[in-house]
Amino acid sequence: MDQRREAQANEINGSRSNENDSVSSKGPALRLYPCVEKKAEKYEDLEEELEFSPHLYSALERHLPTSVLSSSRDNKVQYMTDILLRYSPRSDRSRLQKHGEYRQKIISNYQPLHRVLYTMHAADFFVPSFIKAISENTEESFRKIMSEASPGVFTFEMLQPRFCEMMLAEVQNFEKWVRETKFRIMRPNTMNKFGSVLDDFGLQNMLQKFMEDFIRPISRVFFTEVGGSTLDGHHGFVVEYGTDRDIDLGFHVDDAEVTLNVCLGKQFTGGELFFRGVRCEKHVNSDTQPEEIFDYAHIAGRAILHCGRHRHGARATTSGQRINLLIWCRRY
Ligand SMILES: O=C(O)CCC(=O)C(=O)O
Ligand SMILES: [Fe+2]
Repeated sequence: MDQRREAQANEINGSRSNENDSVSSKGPALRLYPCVEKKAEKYEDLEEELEFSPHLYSALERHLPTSVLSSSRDNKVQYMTDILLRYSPRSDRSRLQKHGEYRQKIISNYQPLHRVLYTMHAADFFVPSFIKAISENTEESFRKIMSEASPGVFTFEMLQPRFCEMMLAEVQNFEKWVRETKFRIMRPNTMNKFGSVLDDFGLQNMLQKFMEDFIRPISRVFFTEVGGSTLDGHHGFVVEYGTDRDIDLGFHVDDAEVTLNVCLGKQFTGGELFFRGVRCEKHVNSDTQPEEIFDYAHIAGRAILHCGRHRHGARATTSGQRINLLIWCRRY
């Protein structure tokens, strides 16, 4: 279900680092540059993991900007996949089939650490105040536990500390398996080099229920303009920041109607989110008004919920390690 849309975070101004970069200072992210003659790299050995034919990568390579062309093969793959995904039709069947096979390969080999995470146990996952609000299911009950810190950005206590601990351990266990088996995994989206897609190692059904029963009811009330009541798919992943991981996240919009972001821990400094208002696709680069500026410091267990088109990014995590659970909620 969630694979009909690609995992793309759309960078604004082609910038990864600064919300203040002006449009004129950067070229569009997808611009292709003709390049100096260089023997094309081979990609056949990666066929199993590539989203598209290895020949397509070899053929496209000579159009890469020089800076990308001289970078690692992994980096070139990531860059070209990003471009190809943007131009390929959403219903690209072979890609879907390949992704299904990729997922199946992981699921049939990876041994989960905490099986309890793989089915929804609301009372163990969520704090009581959140469960109460969801069961009452009214705007009033939601407003009681949620703070609308800036228009369209809601924060609230959501996850039990024990759930956060178990999810962190599960992710760590999965990553250990990836290292030991040298399995090449796909990262959560085009802007992250670290992090894992939870749906890819068995958490898809639990997270779909999470979305349907615990995010959609809130979205029905607060995100009507993006079809909050009819959300029907998701992309669930964790992002990982620290000095030896991704450091920050550039200014972007999510490929989602509604985004849930919950910090799982651990100890860290920095990593604040910055929000800069909602824009339609055409005006995504337009200036920010002072009242649209909102910064948010993550707290473990606390959720932040916003429209996917709400422009945002994350500042550098300056020490420690920050791991966040993201559920990009979608309407197909
Ligand atoms: O690092 C964060 O908390 C933000 C992550 C984010 O915006 C995303 O993955 O889309
Ligand atoms: Fe985002």
